[in-house]
Amino acid sequence: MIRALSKCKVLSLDKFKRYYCTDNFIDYEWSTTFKNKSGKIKKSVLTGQDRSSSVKPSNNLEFLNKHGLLMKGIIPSEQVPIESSGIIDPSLESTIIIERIGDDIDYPIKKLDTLNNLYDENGDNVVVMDPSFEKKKSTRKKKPKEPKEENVYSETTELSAPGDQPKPKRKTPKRKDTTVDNLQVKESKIEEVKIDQTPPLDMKPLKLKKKKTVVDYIINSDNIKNYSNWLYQIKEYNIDIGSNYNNSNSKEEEVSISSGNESYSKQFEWDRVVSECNKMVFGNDSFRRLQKEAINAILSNKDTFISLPTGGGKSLCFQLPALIGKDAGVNIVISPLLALMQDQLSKLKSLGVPVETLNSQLSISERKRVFQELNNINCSIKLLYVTPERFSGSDFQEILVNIHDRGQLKRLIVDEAHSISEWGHDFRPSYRRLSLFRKQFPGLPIVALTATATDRVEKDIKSSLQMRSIVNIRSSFMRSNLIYQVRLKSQDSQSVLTDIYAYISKKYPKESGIIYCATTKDCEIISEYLSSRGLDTCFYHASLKPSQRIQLQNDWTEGRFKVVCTTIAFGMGIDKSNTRFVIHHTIPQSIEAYYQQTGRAGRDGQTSDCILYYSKFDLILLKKLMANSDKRTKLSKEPFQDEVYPDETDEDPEEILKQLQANKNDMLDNMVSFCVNTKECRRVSLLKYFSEQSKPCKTNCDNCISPHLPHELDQSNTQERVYSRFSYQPMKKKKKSNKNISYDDVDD
Ligand SMILES: Nc1ncnc2c1ncn2[C@@H]1O[C@H](COP(=O)(O)OP(=O)(O)OP(=O)(O)O)[C@@H](O)[C@H]1O
Repeated sequence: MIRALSKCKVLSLDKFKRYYCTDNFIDYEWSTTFKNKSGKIKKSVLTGQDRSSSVKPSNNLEFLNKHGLLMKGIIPSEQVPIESSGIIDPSLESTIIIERIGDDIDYPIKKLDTLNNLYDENGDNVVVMDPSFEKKKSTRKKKPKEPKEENVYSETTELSAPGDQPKPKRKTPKRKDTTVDNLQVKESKIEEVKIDQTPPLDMKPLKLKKKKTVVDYIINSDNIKNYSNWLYQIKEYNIDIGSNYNNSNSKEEEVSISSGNESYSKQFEWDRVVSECNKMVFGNDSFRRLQKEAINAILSNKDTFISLPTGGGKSLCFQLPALIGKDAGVNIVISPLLALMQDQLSKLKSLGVPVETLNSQLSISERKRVFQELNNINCSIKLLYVTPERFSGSDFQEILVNIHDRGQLKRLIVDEAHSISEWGHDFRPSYRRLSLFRKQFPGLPIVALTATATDRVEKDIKSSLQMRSIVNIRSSFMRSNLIYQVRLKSQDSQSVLTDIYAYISKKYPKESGIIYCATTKDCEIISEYLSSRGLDTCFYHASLKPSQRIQLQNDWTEGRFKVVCTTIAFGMGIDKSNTRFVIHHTIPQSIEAYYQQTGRAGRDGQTSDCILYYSKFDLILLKKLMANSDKRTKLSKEPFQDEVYPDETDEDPEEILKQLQANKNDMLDNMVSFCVNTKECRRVSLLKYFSEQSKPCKTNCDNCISPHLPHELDQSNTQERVYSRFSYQPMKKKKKSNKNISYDDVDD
C-alpha cells in the first residue's frame, strides 16, 4: 500500500540525493517522485534496511523529521543515485513528492532531539507541504468532545497551518487515534506542487498545479514558531505550576530584584518549557534583562510589580506566563487604550495565541462569541484584554465570578499601571476600581507593570491594588542610546518648522520619526509643511476616525510614511524598533510623558535623537489643555477609551479634581525645570526624577556636549518667570501662540 505522507521540496535536487535520516530501527521505505519542468515524472524507491545512526543529523529531511512531518528511514547507503532518479536537474523548476511505502508506521515515530537547526547544511531553508491538512481540519470539526483542541485549532487554522500539525502520542508504537488515521487515509493521493528555486518564506496558500482538492500551506521556520506547535511539544512536560496565590511564606516584606538577587533567577521546574515557549511562540532567542525573573515571579503566583524601561519588554513578562501550565486559565489584562490593546491582540493572534478582548470596537456577533467562549467550561482564552471601564462594569464582574467558580481565573495584569495613581501622568479614575479584583478574588495574584513610576506612584499603585508580599522587578530606566536635547523655541513658528525640516532632511531623510504636537491643528500644519518640502509625512490625532488611525499607524509602522506628526494620542505601546527621532514641538505635560514619548525612539538599541523645543509661551497653551482634560475628568467621561463608565467613586469629585490639578501643576513644574536646567546632564536629571542615580552621559545630551548659556533656556531676564515652581498664575496673553486654539482643537 502506498500512502502519501508528506511532500517536500528542497532547494536543489542534487542536494536531495545526499539527504539521509538517522534512525536505526525504523523499517520502511521511501519513494521519491521527481518531476521536472517539462512534466516528466521519474520515480525512485528508497529501501530502508541496514539503518545506521552514525550519521550527523543536519539536513532538510531531518528538519522535517524533527517537526514530526516526515518519517525517517533514509541513510546514506540509500541515497538516490543520480542515475536512478534520471533527469534530475537542480536548476530546473521541479517537484519532489515523498511517499511512505509500507504499513505499521506510527506517526511521527520519534523526534530527533539532537537536531536543532532549521536549515540544511548549506544554510538553505526547506519548505514542507502537508497534504493531510485539509483532511485533519474537517475531521476535527466533528470532534465535539475535544473542544479545547478545537479552539486552539480554529484560532490558528487560517493564520498558520503549522499549528495544525498532528498531535500524536510519541511513545506508543501503534496508536489508532484519529490523527494517525487521517494521515493513513491519504492513500495515493499525491498533490503536485509547483516549486520555485527560491523558497518562499511567507506563509501563504500555494497554488496547486493540477488538483485543487487540498489547501496547502507552506510551513517554514518562521511560522513553525507558534503557539499550537509549541503546545504540541510541551504535552510531555505537563507542568503543574499550581493555581494558588502564593503569599503564604513571605511575611509582609517585599522581595526586590534589580541585580544580584537570586530568588527568582535560580532554576525553576518550568525553565525549559519557558525557554521553549519564548523561542517557539514569541520567536526570541533569549530573555532581556529581568524578564526571566519577572516570569518566574509570576509563575510562582506572587503579586509582582514590574518596572522596566520603555522598550524593556514588559509585555512578554506577562504574556508568556499566561501560556504556561497545564491548567493555565484566563489572565485578565487591563490596558488603557483601545489602540494599544488592538496592537497587542493582533501580534498575539498572529502567533496563534488564544487571546481576546471585550471592547466597544467589537461587533455584536464578535462580542457574543467572546462571551460564549468565556462561559465555556473548556474556555481556551489565555489572555483577555479589557479597559478599566469595562472591568468595573457589572456584566463583566459577573463573567469573572463565573470563570473563577470554574477554577479558570488565573490573575489580574495591570498594564501601564501608573494610570492608577493620581500622581501618575495618565491618571484614570476607573483604574481605581481595579481594587475590586482583590476584594472579589483574594486568592488570585496581581501583576502591575509600568515604565514611568516615581516612588510615590509605585506606592500608590501597590496600595490601590492592595498588593501583598510583592516581588518587585525593577531595572534602571536609563535609555543609553537616546541623545537628549532641548532647543529654545523661537516665537516665530515658521522658523521652528524650518529648523525641524533642516534637521530631518539633513540627518534622517529616509528614517522614521515622530513629532509630538500640542494640538490637532499643529499636527496638520507641521505635517503639511514637511510634506510640501518632500518628506513622507502624515498627521495623526484623536479626531480622526478609528479606522483612519489604524491605517495611519500601519502605514507608519510599515514605512509608507516616515514622519508622523501627532498628539499624545500616539504614544503608549507604539513599538516601531527603528524610530530614529522623537521631536517635541511643544513641551510635554510631565517628565513621565516625556520619558514615555521619547521612549518610542531607538527601541532597536541604535542611537536615536530626542529633541524638545521649549518656549515658556507654550505653557499658556498647556494650561488650557490641562484645564480641558480636567473638565473631561470631572465629567467622568474618558472619550478616548471604552464606552462603559464606572460608577461614581466614593471620593468627593471636587476634591479629586483639586488634587489632580495640583498634581498636574507639580508635574509641569518639574518638566519646565528639566528644560531650563542648562547645567545638569539630561540623563542624570531624568533618572533623578525616578529616584535613580547615574553618571553624566558626557556625550549624549546638549548639556554635556555644549552647555547652553544660562539665559538661553531660562529666559530669566523676562518679567514672566514661569518656571521654577511654576504654578498656574495668570500669564500675559501672547495671542500669536494661541489664537487658533479652541478646546475642540485639542487632543488628550
Ligand atoms: N526577549 C526578547 N528578545 C527579543 N525581543 C524582545 C524580547 N522581549 C521583548 N522584545 C521585543 O521588544 C519590543 C518592546 O517590547 P514591549 O513592547 O513589551 O516593551 P515595553 O516594555 O512594553 O515598552 P513600552 O513601555 O515602551 O511600551 C517588542 O518589539 C518585543 O517584541
